[in-house]
Amino acid sequence: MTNATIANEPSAAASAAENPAATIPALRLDRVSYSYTKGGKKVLDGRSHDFQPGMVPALTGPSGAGKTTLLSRLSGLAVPTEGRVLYHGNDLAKTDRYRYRSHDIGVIFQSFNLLPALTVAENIILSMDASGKTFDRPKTQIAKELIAKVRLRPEYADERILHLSGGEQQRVAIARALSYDPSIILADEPTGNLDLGTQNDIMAIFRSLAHDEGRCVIIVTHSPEVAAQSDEVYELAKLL
Ligand SMILES: Nc1ncnc2c1ncn2[C@@H]1O[C@H](COP(=O)(O)OP(=O)(O)OP(=O)(O)O)[C@@H](O)[C@H]1O
Repeated sequence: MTNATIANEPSAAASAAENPAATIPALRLDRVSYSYTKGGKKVLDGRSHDFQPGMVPALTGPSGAGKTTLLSRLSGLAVPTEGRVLYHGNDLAKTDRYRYRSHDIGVIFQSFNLLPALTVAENIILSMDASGKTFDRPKTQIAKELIAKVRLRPEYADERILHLSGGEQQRVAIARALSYDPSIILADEPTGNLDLGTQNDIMAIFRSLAHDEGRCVIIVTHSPEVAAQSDEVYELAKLL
């Protein structure tokens, strides 16, 4: 089975020529295979790929191709049955994956996974607390800055999640994922439940996080429109 990788034109800011750090992949797949049961059918078969900082790669492919399976290996939730996932050159199987997950990557889901009875600021601050990281500014101040970064008005800080629209909740989910300043964002169908205009707004935020701040923002998507707005399409074909 072939790996079909189609690179769109990356932005000038993201190009390796202008950004020397782009030569060191944020995440590298090194011949990654995965089977859910010992000796069972492989869902991933010998995948190798580099995900660069400053880029928005889209992970695409038909249902059952293994996109979510690959995302959980990239997130350090589980390790490959063969091969390695390297974070800035370090094998995740040999590193403290709890620390990696609580400091270095932020995860965003289609269903947002926010706590509905809490306010926007409380959801963001809870995530900062859970990370165990120390911060150089008051957490309430950082939460305000993140709310502005995802293009919500300041008064949203004290609004309960259950009063927000889907698009607003996804902005909060992005702010929460950014709360401990990870260098990698993993998003599983982040625009799946949103209308086209909101989808474009969310993609603009992702591009800014990558192109202006140097993060690697990996998006799983079924949407050709979303894939077209990414910097690179990494396509998984379903294994027979
Ligand atoms: N926990 C599990 N145990 C056994 N098989 C699993 C498990 N999770 C997924 N699979 C199988 O692995 C294959 C890939 O599933 P995965 O969810 O990664 O695909 P996907 O590309 O994300 O699909 P979709 O686009 O429908 O979400 C499927 O055949 C699925 O049935």
